[in-house]
Amino acid sequence: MKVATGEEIKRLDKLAVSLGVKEEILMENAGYSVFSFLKEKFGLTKKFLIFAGSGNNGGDAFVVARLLASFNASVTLFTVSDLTNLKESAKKNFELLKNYPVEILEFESVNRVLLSAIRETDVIVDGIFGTGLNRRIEGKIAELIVEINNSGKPVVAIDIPSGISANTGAVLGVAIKATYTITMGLPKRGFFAFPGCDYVGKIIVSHISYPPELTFSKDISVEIKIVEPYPERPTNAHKGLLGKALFISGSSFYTGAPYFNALSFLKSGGGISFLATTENVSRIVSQRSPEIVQIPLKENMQGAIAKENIEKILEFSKNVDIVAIGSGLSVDDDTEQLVLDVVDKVEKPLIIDGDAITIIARHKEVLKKRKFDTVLTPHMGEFSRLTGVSIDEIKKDKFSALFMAMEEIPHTIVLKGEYTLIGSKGNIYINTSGNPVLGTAGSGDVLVGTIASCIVRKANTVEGTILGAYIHGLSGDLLAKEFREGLTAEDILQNIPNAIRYYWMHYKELEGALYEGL
Ligand SMILES: NC(=O)C1=CN([C@@H]2O[C@H](COP(=O)(O)OP(=O)(O)OC[C@H]3O[C@@H](n4cnc5c(N)ncnc54)[C@H](O)[C@@H]3O)[C@@H](O)[C@H]2O)[C@@H](O)CC1
Ligand SMILES: [K+]
Repeated sequence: MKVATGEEIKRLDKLAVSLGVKEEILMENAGYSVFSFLKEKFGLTKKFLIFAGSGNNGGDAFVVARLLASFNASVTLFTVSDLTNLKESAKKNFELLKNYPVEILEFESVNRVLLSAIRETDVIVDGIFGTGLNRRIEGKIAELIVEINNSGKPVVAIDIPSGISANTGAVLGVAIKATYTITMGLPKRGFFAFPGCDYVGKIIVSHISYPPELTFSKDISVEIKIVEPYPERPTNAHKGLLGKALFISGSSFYTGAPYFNALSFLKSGGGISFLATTENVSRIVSQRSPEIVQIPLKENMQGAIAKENIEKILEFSKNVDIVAIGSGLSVDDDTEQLVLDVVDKVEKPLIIDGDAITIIARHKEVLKKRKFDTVLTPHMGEFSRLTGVSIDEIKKDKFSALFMAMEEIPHTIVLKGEYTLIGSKGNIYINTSGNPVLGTAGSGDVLVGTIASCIVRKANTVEGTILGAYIHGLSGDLLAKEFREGLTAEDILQNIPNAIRYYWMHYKELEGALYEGL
């Protein structure tokens, strides 16, 4: 499903109108979708308290009020801010509403009338601001929002929780903490970025009868994409057929990363995992997992892979289907040489992670020159090094930061975090699996191996990356159903086969499932 900015959705609304789907129809559909949700979720015997602003978000709210009242439901509606400049459709709906049994009040301040209305209601509907929010919310409207948030009542937001930026997820002053958001046309980018993602609650999408060419608009370059699983194992499956990967990772301080890299490749469907690491690390990893084929290498004074191994590694890379470098590696001079040579000379799909990103960030010309499929998997800090943009700036609008990075770096970039973003060829794919369980040491190392196997088994770098990121997050989601704390990268790794089984059974429903949760 495509994910839009406020401007894109306004453009789609206009296009729909130009195709004859008048604004009034769109508004009726928007209101109707919220009404149907309220009816189904809460029933029409409940008390509804609706807040309507002076824009078209308020217009939607008038429709909701009318439809509820037409069933004799108990409805109180507060108009928020001055309605003298209502736009045409909103104005018509406001006038129409006056013929229905709805208590219409003006919001003046957080006074006794308001507090008692909030206390007595069962459900609150937020139609204060939508995509038209263009500045910080202050004064009495800010106070109103705080009061709604403190009420403990379920809040259904129309289109966007008021106060959340549709594009970035920023809170403009203060914002409604919604239990549900019924969003119009398409979901908005801000729902998938922090802190907006904590305000939307469950997302329900209404296409408000857009013609499909708008819903699936090619001009919108951000989307949630659930890809097909890789093909089943062939009957004559043997390890060579299922893909060979070479992991160049680990140093004396990081013995977990190479283990997680190499074993997660096997756990997620890869055939043979080769691990190029120092002799010491190799000994430790082989005791933990004899399934991994070791390529023990000479170690330098810093406990990293010594540079005299470079030729051997490059030579070995010719035998595999994919190479990954960087997890728990090091950033010393030998490692720098190793990373530069691998990025420059390995003619296979390459995943660049961890320290290798830190190194290559200082030598972007090598990265730009690279002609073979490449996936970088930075966390926020590494992404900041890679782009030269501060973490604070990236957090303000991670979508724009990733679009900018893609202009400079012509490869697939996986920006890890809550809702990992996968940028490739000017498009961004939002990964919707995952939860805070995944924020644990070694989790990123498991991601590298999982992406590697999915790339090889799907024979497609971008789709493999999308699939690998989803499976990794799903492993954490399935664990989070049973456990709240205490999960480690080992747990995520061991649960990957379960995540794969789940994905294979349910992937067709997953895009829709996002909107009701797993
Ligand atoms: N345009 C269309 O065709 C459709 C729009 N729809 C609804 O319309 C919404 C967008 O409507 P609008 O563009 O009218 O915008 P909004 O309804 O979001 O509100 C804009 C109004 O709020 C004021 N405002 C903005 N920020 C403020 C702040 N911080 N403090 C106080 N006042 C502030 C603006 O001056 C303007 O009067 C969507 O979110 C959606 O709910 C739907 O009805 C579907 C069709
Ligand atoms: K709203």
